[in-house]
Amino acid sequence: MPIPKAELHLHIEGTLEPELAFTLAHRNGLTLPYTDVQDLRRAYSFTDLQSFLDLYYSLMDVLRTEADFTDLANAYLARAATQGVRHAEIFFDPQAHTSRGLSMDTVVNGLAAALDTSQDTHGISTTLILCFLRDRPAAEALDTLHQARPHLEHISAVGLDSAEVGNPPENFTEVFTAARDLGLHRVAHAGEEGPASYIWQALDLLGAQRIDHGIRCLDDTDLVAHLATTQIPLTVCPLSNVRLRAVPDLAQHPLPALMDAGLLVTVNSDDPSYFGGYVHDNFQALHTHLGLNGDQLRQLARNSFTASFLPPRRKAQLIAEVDAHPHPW
Ligand code: HPA
Ligand SMILES: [Zn+2]
Repeated sequence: MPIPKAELHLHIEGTLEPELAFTLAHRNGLTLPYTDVQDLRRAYSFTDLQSFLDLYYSLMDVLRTEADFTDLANAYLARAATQGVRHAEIFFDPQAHTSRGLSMDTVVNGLAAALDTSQDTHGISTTLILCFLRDRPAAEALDTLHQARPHLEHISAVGLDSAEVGNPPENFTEVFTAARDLGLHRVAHAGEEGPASYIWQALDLLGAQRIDHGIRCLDDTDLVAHLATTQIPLTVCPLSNVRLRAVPDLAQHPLPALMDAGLLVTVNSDDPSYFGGYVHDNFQALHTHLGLNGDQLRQLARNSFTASFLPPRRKAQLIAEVDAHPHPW
């Protein structure tokens, strides 16, 4: 079994495998514009974040009912268990569904049905992170937070995702303040394609407690020093960065530089169905292509629990399980 780990950067809609997309399309009486699974997989070739988002948003149209969201989450959790995942803080994009006429209840109740049984069925504790789409208006984000209020027992944090460049964190200051006032944690995608200044904004204006991606911090030495001092975690997604061409190839990925700078780095899968691997596949790729050794991979596994929103005692238990793991990773 792979080393125990937490997954902190995972979009549940990005776990929609082609096979399940066809199953759900059939169940809902829809016809996909692809002849079969292989034909759909051939479309998984991206030039940047937007080229991925176009397919990501269009394919999620097969998600129509509570049962569809339950099946999606159950499929992810079953797969994550085989990758050593013991705790998952799972992003979802409600506006991508409410804008198609689905209700917040359909989305959250469907996901929650799978999450509620996950500890017993898969040995994975779970929580949801509600992401606001940064390429839609801030007022819509506020309305989305309002719609989510009856569901806060399943939601521990808010996040910010979708097309980054031109949609800076500062636009979402009000909704992040409102989320903090509701007792929610805050995270934000920043510095994936966007500049280091967006990371500063996420920290200073949104009160982000983790930065999702964050690889562009290396353009700003003051920011690197700040992240090292504060130990604000980065949820880095190596296979995603290569597929979306944020970095040219794995061998040139900045993850070792981020670790060497003393940052609290974690490894995550982002949208594993689209990017060619689940979280342990990312660990394995770091060994194969960047030469990370067992000590480094074990540190990344420990970091994943340290960076989570779990209570301190649970973090300590899971870190002890990492240390007791009989294999290097
Ligand atoms: O990698 C991503 N970046 C931004 N938004 C996203 N939404 C799903 N995946 C991503
Ligand atoms: Zn992401």
